[in-house]
Amino acid sequence: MHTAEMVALARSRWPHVEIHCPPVAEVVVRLADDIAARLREAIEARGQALLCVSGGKSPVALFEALRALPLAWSQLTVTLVDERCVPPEHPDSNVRLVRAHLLQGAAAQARFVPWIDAPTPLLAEAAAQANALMAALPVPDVLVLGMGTDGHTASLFPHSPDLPRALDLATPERVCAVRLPEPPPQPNHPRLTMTLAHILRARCLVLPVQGADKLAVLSQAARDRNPPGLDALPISHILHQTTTPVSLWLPL
Ligand SMILES: O=C1O[C@H](COP(=O)(O)O)[C@@H](O)[C@H](O)[C@H]1O
Repeated sequence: MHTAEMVALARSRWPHVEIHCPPVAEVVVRLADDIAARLREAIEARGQALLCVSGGKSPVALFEALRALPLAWSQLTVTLVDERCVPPEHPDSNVRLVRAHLLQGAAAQARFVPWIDAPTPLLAEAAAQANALMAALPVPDVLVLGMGTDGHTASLFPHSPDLPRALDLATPERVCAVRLPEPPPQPNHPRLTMTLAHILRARCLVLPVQGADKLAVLSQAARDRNPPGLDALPISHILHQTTTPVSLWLPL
């Protein structure tokens, strides 16, 4: 599917979603500017802001563009949307990713709340710790999501035995332990994910999607029934809902 077709489908299926279609070469800069503007507004309104970020490969360029922008970094708290249950120095750790690519230069003044700091983390304990950490933070001002080619977002993986619990809007949990489905996605580590209930408390969700394989998955999500059931692609639970503003970035 071409991006223009996906944009038309997204506009008809998700009229409540704000859709941005910058040229591919400009998407990182435009998205970083947009996030920085939202964070500045939050700081102006409340004296502080909370930014929650996803892991994976896609956010690296975004982090590097964002960290170079003028922001009152010392008034910003940064935390995660999901994490792999590995020590913080592990190459697959999202803590490591954020420290290496976002919290550099002026951005190092931001307060960072990593979910895992133990050298040999245990999944249930790490989830309990992350829950307590998130309970002590305010509502996220900007929450940056990603999407995998299996339709997962955050670490809400299709067919995980923990998906029903993580999607339960009545759960008091902010973070949930996630065992991976079979066959396991890579990297093959159990995860921690922000629950859907807590993701939807954010003031704004930002979702960049790029690449033919991901567009095909997104078009499948657009065809999922509404409201989505437990068998829907996890990303459908973000895009079909109408209570939390979503900003979808589909570069042309
Ligand atoms: O495993 C993950 O994958 C998704 C997408 O990652 P990407 O490498 O395709 O950008 C990411 O959003 C999620 O946070 C992460 O755990």
